[in-house]
Amino acid sequence: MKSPVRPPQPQFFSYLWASTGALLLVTVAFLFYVWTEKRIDQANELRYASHNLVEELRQSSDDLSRMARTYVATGDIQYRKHHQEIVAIREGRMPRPRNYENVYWDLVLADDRRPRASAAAVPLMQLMREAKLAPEELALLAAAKNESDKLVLVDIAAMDVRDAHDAMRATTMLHDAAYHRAKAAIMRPIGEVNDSVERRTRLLVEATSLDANLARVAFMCSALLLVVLVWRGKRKLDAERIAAMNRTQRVSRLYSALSQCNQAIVRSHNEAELFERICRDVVSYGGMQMAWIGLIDRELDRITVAASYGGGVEYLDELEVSLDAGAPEGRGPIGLSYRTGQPYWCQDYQHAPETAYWHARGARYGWASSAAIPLRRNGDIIGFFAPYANAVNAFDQEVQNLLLEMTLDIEFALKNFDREKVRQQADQRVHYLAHYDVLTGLPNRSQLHERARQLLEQARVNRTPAALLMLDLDHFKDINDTLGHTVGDALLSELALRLTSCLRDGDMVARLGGDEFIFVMPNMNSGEASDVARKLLDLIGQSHTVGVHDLRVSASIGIAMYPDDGHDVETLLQRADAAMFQVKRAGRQDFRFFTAAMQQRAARHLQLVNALRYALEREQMHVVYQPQVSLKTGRIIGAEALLRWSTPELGVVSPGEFIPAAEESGLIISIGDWVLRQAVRQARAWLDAGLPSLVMAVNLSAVQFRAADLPAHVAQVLYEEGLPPEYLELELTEGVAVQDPQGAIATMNALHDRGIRMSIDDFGTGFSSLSHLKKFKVYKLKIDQSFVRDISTDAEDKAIVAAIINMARSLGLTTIAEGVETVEQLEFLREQHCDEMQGYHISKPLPPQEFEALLSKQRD
Ligand SMILES: Nc1nc2c(ncn2[C@@H]2O[C@@H]3COP(=O)(O)O[C@H]4[C@@H](O)[C@H](n5cnc6c(=O)[nH]c(N)nc65)O[C@@H]4COP(=O)(O)O[C@H]3[C@H]2O)c(=O)[nH]1
Repeated sequence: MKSPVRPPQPQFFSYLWASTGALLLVTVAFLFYVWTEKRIDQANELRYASHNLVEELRQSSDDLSRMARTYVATGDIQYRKHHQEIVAIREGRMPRPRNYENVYWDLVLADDRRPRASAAAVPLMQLMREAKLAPEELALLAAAKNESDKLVLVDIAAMDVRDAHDAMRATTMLHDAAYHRAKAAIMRPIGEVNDSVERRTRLLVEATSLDANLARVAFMCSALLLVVLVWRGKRKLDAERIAAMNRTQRVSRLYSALSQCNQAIVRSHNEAELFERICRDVVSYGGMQMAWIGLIDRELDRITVAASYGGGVEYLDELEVSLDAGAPEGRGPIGLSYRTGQPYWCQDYQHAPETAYWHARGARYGWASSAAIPLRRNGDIIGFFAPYANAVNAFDQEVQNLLLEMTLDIEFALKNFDREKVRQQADQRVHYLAHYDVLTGLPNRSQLHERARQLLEQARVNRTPAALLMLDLDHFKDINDTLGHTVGDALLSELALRLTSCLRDGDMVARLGGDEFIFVMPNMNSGEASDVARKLLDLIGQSHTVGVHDLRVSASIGIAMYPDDGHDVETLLQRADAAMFQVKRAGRQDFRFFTAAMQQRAARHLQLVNALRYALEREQMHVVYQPQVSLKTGRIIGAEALLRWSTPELGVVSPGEFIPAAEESGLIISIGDWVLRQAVRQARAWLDAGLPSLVMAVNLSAVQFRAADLPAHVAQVLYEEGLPPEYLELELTEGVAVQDPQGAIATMNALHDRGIRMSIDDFGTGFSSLSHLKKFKVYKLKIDQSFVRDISTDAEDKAIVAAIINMARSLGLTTIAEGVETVEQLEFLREQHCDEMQGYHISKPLPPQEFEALLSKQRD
């Protein structure tokens, strides 16, 4: 969009064409003048030639008379010859001497030679006809010639008379009145012709002189015009050259502004910096008086100044510019540009109606032109670039092009900033993800190492102790498995908040993934570390409301001290881990400091786990079977499958040692599965062998029990091995129900529905509540051997065992006592009406063949 611009001045080329035209005129006038002059010359020449010819007629006539008279007077023959020659020449019978008009017939040389060279022989009358004489003149001359010819005859007659010696008569003939009349008759037409030629020549010369004067005037005028045009053309050329020079300078200035703009883009780190630079460059290099960049405030529908530069920036103080077409401040160049989406060039700021609202204000700063160029981001107008100049029509095509190009560059830069911003955000995100745990916002493992290293370095320099606590939630996996990961994650976030509240300035807590948190506490001794651990356990032990769930969790904490337990993060972590492992082992929900013994245990644990990974594939495991006997009948009614493991390196490892390692490492899933299949297969084999039927009891760890597909899997194994479910009993520990009683009940129901029996192993050592026990679909309680061991001596154990048997009976459950080694124990159990027993008193766990032999005996 544009406001009007003044029309352009005539160009140098117009003058060049006009000058060429004038030169043409000068040439034509000059040629015309030359032509007129030539015509005058020709007329004069014609008059001269006519005069000569007429004169020749007169002269020859005179000469003939003179020759005839001289001959008559002297009798000299020479004159008669001259007379003949004159006639011969005039009639074209003899060559005409050159310059015949000047010939005097008396200048004949003594030797009778002619003094002049002769030319062609042409009759005088022919010459006269060729001399372009007028017809009436020719007629007069012909008449004169005729008269002269008649007189020639008289001359000849007189000369003949003289030859007849009558000189007197001859003289009279040449001098009488008739002769004179004849002479006069010749001269009259000649005179008339002369007059006619004179008159005609004069008239022609006069007419041509007029033309010549006209030509002269035309020549002078056109020459003057040419001079004027050349002068003005030269002035224009100079002006244009200066203008071109100025333009070149201006354009190069503008381009240097553009180049500055590009440099600004390269150098600027953000929008604000770029806008400032652009405004400064367009003023410093682009010939503008002032420039500003305004951004659209969408909420207020107004333009706010983002950057400005130049003389008169005070103009912008409290400047009102809006985009509202209904308000006067919204109908200015910016408003117009916004609505059309086009740049608006206001070439006469002080008189343009669209700037009326700001005229008074702008006049104070001398604005004569202004522009509003939209700035776009992703195609949307986000603001305006507004340069001001103190000359009208400041925005010619070149300036417009430049400003538009600058604007495009700014938009390009904005796009780059956006890209850079996205990249930086991505970098920050990557950095964040690399150093922080997304779920809790706590530092992650890598950040922990970095920060912990710094804290330990501080401790080293300050010679102060520091504590590293490793906290692991107990049975957190159960929450994930039963309530889902969303609840688990929410609980972790909540816990992270609570844990952070325990920290002093300078302490740090990190999440290592899963449910493990690490605390690094500089300047802390072991006493303070115990306090912190207690506090943490308290905090965690409080109930946590997550959605509809009211959750209670506990944690195990291992503590390693700097510098006593280690000097570097890795060592301290390892040792805190070992301490925590011991807490887990000892029943969880507690804290412990690292000790050297723990380290050994931890190392042993690691060794076991590593070896366990290859135990099955290296066929290092086998299953033994311990008989279970009915106290009533004394017959073997069942067998407990017990796993055995030995390796060349470790020798025989007790299940009490490797089973917990397998559970903690998750290897129990595959190992337990293998045991189940072995036991089921063995039971089927014994059935097939026709041995007395028995129930095969298989230990199932809590980890196995929590597997979602357990019931289906067990049923599948039974089906594949062909053993009816009533021949299998799964020994569950009380622990299976601690975390999620409802889930445990559901699993037990599913197993029960498939006809699979369940017993509770080690009853009395765990935390099963009787209310739960009622709901469990178990049919047997196994009294833990720790109670059985001392029943013959320890009254308390006796009471406990009796109570368990009674309680089981009241619940309709069968009881079995394990670890029965002596007759006394057996007797006491029988007294208490315990149903079954298992122990060394009957048999140690036996390999299949030996068990088979024992069973065979029973058959006998
Ligand atoms: N002192 C003494 N001990 C007796 C007597 N009678 C039996 N025992 C031992 O008592 C343990 C009974 O198994 P448990 O309570 O289920 O306790 C088992 C069981 O919890 C676990 N275990 C063994 N095999 C497996 C298995 O295949 N899967 C799972 N999950 N756990 C198993 O390891 C524990 C230890 O197993 P074992 O060392 O085989 O130890 C067995 C057995 O050898 C006795 O009269 N005196």
